[in-house]
Amino acid sequence: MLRISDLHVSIGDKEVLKGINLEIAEGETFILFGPNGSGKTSLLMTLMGFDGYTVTKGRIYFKGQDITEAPTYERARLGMGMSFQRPPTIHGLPTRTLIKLCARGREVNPDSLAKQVNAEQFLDRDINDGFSGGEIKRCELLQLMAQDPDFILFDEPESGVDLENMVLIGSTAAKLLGGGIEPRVDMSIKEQKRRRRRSGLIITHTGYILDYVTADRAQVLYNGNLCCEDRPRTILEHIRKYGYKECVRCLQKPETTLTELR
Ligand SMILES: Nc1ncnc2c1ncn2[C@@H]1O[C@H](COP(=O)(O)OP(=O)(O)OP(=O)(O)O)[C@@H](O)[C@H]1O
Repeated sequence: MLRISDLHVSIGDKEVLKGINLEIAEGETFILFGPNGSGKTSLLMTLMGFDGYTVTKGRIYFKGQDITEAPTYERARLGMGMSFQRPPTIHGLPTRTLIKLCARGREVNPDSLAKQVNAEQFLDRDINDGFSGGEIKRCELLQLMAQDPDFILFDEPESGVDLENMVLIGSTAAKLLGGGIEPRVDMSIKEQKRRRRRSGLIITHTGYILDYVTADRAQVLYNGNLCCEDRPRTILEHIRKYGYKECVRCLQKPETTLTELR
């Protein structure tokens, strides 16, 4: 679904991504960990084609198509969608209008979609205007539900969210990634993966989202480089125990998993 080859990205004079190689297959959910300022958000913003993120080398392919130079609306049209860490407030744009725009001509019922994420009260307010942290995240999910993308980028879906809202946000994210099918506990991981038709890339610091989505693989982004590939929970436990300092060792042996390093 997504293939990134030797991607180098700069913001102004600063190189923030230094040769990223990554493939995410159809139906696969990939988790991205990394310390503050390591380039995680920059990677997602570059994948969506936002201004200010200059690709100086490398290519991005989506569904087999080279999208490195494609504008953001073209990437969205091809099926990419993103939930932002800190989405902007847009005065004069009611949420209901944006939901219809996200649907790109498909018939959607904003009221019934909003009901699913307990966001009916925001439909007639300007987008994110005075919304709390949890309300912003619910509104982001609402836009994704209307857009119905094949590949979803989540930038810290749990940031600013209380535990009660986390259940709603986590299960909605899982449902979105599952193409509308909520994963059941009695389903094997293999069966859940087979049923999923959408792919995802999720940035998380806390790992709370792993209680809800079935994630397949994870890596750490450290100082603009990807390293430490392993199972998401293995990496999370390792970070909790040792912090990110051992990522430097992984970077020196990029093909090695954390399990093998220990
Ligand atoms: N507009 C900008 N101008 C200058 N530097 C920037 C800009 N945006 C990001 N950076 C820098 O790029 C680096 C990577 O930032 P990025 O937001 O991608 O990190 P991150 O891994 O997502 O961090 P966090 O976990 O704190 O969200 C940081 O050093 C940041 O200060």
